[in-house]
Amino acid sequence: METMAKNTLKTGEHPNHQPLIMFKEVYKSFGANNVLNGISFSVNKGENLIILGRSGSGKSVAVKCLVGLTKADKGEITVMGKDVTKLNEQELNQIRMKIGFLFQNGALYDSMTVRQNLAFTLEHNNRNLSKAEVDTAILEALTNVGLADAIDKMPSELSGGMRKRIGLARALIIKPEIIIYDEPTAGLDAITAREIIELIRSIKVKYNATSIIITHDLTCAKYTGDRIIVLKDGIIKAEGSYDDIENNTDEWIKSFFQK
Ligand SMILES: Nc1ncnc2c1ncn2[C@@H]1O[C@H](COP(=O)(O)OP(=O)(O)OP(=O)(O)O)[C@@H](O)[C@H]1O
Repeated sequence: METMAKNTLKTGEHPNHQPLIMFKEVYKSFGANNVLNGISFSVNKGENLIILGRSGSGKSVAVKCLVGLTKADKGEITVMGKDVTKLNEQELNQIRMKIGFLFQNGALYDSMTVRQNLAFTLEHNNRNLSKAEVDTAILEALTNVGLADAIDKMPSELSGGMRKRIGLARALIIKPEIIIYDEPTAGLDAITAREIIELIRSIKVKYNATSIIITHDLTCAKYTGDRIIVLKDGIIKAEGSYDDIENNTDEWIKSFFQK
């Protein structure tokens, strides 16, 4: 990892300041469980934002609010210029079609080959593509994750790292404007995790997408993030570059780095 350069762009230094995603004072509770207590943050176009936090800190709930799978109780969430808290299901689907998700386990359909998994995603993205265009898109996405030769394999034939890559190819095939990575390195050995980190970095350059990366893996945060927000008890406990967070003097944040 020593040879891998850190991403060092801070918000103010980013070449494009236009926020693509904006949370303004967002609250969400489940009964007495106040999960989000007024969080505000934005993600600029082309930026990789890390949401760092311990288990149960509300990272997934924040992302679910972003895509309208969970309704925020209060606050504003703007995605690509639209306040998603005010959209109906059809309008939300328009937004979701521009978002690629990498789920923790890859979330592939086990009864379909890799090719069929990717084709299925394209078909459900409402694109009127010819068979040749679908084939080209599948090959391009697989090539970009380094797995073009796995095209006719079944998910059961793939290792955990390969499943992640295919999951990523499936997220990329729709040419997403936003990519959401849910714990991209969880459950992987150090070498495979490093390969996924490299991939996230190369995708940032190739696709110029805006990404949110949910993680509690500090190495992943360090090498894939332009900026980090740290969630604790439903509030943003800290925000800044990896170095800013690492040098934060708050005891709780320090303990995060000492574990
Ligand atoms: N649909 C739901 N109904 C009730 N409680 C929920 C629901 N979804 C999430 N929660 C609660 O919200 C809190 C935050 O959950 P969330 O999944 O966002 O955590 P997380 O930070 O993503 O954790 P992890 O790293 O373990 O995935 C938890 O206490 C969880 O039990």
